Amino acid sequence: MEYTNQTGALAILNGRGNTTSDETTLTGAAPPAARSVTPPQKRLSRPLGAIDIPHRKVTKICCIGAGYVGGPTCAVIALKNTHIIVTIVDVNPTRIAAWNSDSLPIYEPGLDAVVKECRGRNLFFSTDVDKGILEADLIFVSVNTPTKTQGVGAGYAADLGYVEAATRRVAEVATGDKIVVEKSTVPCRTAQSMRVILEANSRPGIHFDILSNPEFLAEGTAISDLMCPDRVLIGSLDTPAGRSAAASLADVYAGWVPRNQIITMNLWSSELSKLAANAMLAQRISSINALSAICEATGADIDEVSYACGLDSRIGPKFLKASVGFGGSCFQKDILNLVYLSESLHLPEVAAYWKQVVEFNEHQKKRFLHRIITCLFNTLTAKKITLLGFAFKADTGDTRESPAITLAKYLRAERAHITIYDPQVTEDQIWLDLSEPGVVDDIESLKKQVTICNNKYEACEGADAVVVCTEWKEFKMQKDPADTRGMDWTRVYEKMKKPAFVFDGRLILDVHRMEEIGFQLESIGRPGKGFRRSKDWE
Ligand SMILES: NC(=O)c1ccc[n+]([C@@H]2O[C@H](COP(=O)([O-])OP(=O)(O)OC[C@H]3O[C@@H](n4cnc5c(N)ncnc54)[C@H](O)[C@@H]3O)[C@@H](O)[C@H]2O)c1
Ligand SMILES: O=c1ccn([C@@H]2O[C@H](COP(=O)(O)OP(=O)(O)O[C@H]3O[C@H](CO)[C@@H](O)[C@H](O)[C@H]3O)[C@@H](O)[C@H]2O)c(=O)[nH]1
Repeated sequence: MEYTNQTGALAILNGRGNTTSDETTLTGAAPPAARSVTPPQKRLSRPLGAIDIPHRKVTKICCIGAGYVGGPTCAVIALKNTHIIVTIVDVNPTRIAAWNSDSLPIYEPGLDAVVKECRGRNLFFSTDVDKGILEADLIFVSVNTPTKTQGVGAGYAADLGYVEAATRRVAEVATGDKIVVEKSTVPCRTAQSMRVILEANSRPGIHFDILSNPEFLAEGTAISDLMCPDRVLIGSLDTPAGRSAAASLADVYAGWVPRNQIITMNLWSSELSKLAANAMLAQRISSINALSAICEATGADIDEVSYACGLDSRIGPKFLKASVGFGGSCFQKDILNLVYLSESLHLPEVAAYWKQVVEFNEHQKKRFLHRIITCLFNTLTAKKITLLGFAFKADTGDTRESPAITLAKYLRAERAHITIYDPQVTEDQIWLDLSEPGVVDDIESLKKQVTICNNKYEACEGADAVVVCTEWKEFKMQKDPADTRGMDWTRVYEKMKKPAFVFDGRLILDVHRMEEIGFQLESIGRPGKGFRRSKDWE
């Protein structure tokens, strides 16, 4: 069969999605990664972080795409490889201007220091995409791969238009051999499409090696994730040229990553591993969130259940924090991508399995809204509801797929007055997120219902309810009156309408301390006050 992506490029799969002759099977398993608990079953037959294969030394890198991945990743590469010139290029001049200024386009702890140290030394940001391509030995393609919004596969398939445009540019501009690295998260077998495009459009005699090198950094911890990755994954063809290109890239990472954490495998395994890792992480969150519903109905406490389960070394403690739902630009997009891939491969049961992870996430947000409505006497009309936090997680200004956006939209439909405070998200971004072309065009009517505040205490004044949407440290209860980083919830209580409701979508507030102040605290995964009274809880 042919699996058509929306750019028209074809990733050709045989009948059951098996590989064809030039693709080898996985030749082994990874060495123990930093977080792994189960030893690998097999060893890789390919050398790890290969150094014993003849290969070129990379001296100039170009990264196409100066976003959340391209920027931090290549800044760290420059920091750790002072002998390599790294140029990050982008078609967006505003973004490049910001990278070249004192106010970087993304908020990421530790990023400023890295950029300051390398910028102008061996790290450069430019809109001159062609020059970057022309001069580089190795090119990262780190452009966006959003979910398609129309046409075949709309709502599921990845829009590979940006990857294709960048690949075509490389083909047209390159005058010498290049290693082209897929850094973007892409459907399995995209490297094949890239190869066809490169070979069909390049000058005669030029050779391209294509590698898959998915990125696993999480926003908010990008710099520490890059500095100490669990693993660096490099996928290549199992040919002398492919292995040699992989060795060249491995050398770059070996500038700071131990060789035994740089793992190599076949291209398609590498591409799929990225989607698989995100799907499995998101699945854990949906699983714990599904259990949170049972907790709320039975009197169990989801944090205690997570703790008990996480102590089992086969399960582990990470990614078991119940919440109002996962957000971010990756989880939903990548799972839907996997769903589309499964359907394209005629695997409907597999598609349905993964789709449920996303569907439950939507349900979790609705459940939270229903709890707010029920507690607030079944009507939100004209009530002031304050959202604390708008970013999809703490320590980032990114709002992509933030649960706060969905909640704000639901609250608007209930005709509530919404006040929003977030320490990092800009006002413009919030208006952009809340206005939907074709649905909410009238920004003036939106502004009658929504207020954006730049002070967290003012945001809560006169509120009927405060909803914690993002787990920023500054929303946690202050340790003592001198603690200016936490929140003085007594001060908040005094200025709120009574009964004063707080809905904790991130499990950052202690029920006993909040009740001592006088709040009615309703947390995800914990029974509410109503339940506790009716079941003789205390
Ligand atoms: N954000 C994350 O935390 C994260 C982590 C791992 C992987 N990823 C994946 O990495 C990829 C990039 O994600 P991101 O969050 O950095 O996206 P982003 O939207 O922040 O950045 C992408 C950049 O690419 C630029 N671009 C697009 N087409 C271009 C072209 N033809 N030439 C030059 N520049 C071009 C855009 O202008 C944009 O600035 C995606 O596939 C994503 O799934 C993201
Ligand atoms: O126990 C948890 C952990 C996370 N979340 C939420 O899940 C979302 C995603 O969080 P996180 O995974 O930490 O951030 P991302 O930046 O989206 O990173 C994910 O997506 C990236 C893009 O593909 C990958 O590179 C990372 O490995 C993967 O963690 C956020 O809304 C979190 O609040 C929870 O609700 N509970």
